[in-house]
Amino acid sequence: MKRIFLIGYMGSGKTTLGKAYARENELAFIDLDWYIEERMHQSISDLFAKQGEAGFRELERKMLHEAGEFEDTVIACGGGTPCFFDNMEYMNAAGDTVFLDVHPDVLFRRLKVAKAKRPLLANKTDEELMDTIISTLKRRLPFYEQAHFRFNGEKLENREQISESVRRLKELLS
Ligand SMILES: Nc1ncnc2c1ncn2[C@@H]1O[C@H](COP(=O)(O)OP(=O)(O)O)[C@@H](O)[C@H]1O
Ligand SMILES: O=C(O)C1=C[C@@H](OP(=O)(O)O)[C@@H](O)[C@H](O)C1
Ligand SMILES: [Mg+2]
Repeated sequence: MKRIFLIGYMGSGKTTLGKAYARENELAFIDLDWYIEERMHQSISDLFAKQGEAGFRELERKMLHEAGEFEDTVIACGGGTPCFFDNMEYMNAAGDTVFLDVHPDVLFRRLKVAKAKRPLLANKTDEELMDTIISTLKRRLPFYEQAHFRFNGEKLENREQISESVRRLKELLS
């Protein structure tokens, strides 16, 4: 039985790598944000707007426990998932955990064009975005660093890089 949890900051590549890794290795794939959106029939942005971050985190915890029941599955978490409640301990006990480590400059470049659907970043100027990345990453690192494995997620910009990252991740987990 295999269960792999991918964690890391927004834009670190959890969704991209998780989906590609699962496909290559004949595992099921669950993106926790997508799972929540389907279960609740609402977007992550709407859930944040209606329930506030605290409400979202409660829901996210519940959905993590649902998704964590599946076997032979890759689960791409949200960036905040490991940083609330005992979620990190839960994941470490339920499967392999991998921290996708990406430099803030790379996160900035990726998130600058992909911030709209992320309620914690959506309305920020470039300067605010960079400040947010640096300050929240610092707060979150102690959680991310509890993962069993650390993986450099900087090379995910095209199909070749994604395949190469899938291969490297397989090697790391074997
Ligand atoms: N098909 C793709 N082609 C090129 N770059 C991509 C592609 N998919 C994702 N990326 C890059 O990887 C980044 C990580 O995105 P994502 O997987 O959504 O991260 P996370 O789920 O950790 O927030 C994207 O912002 C983008 O820069
Ligand atoms: O870092 C965070 O707190 C969040 C990350 C998002 O997921 P991604 O990391 O896949 O963007 C999503 O769960 C929500 O917008 C909150
Ligand atoms: Mg994602």
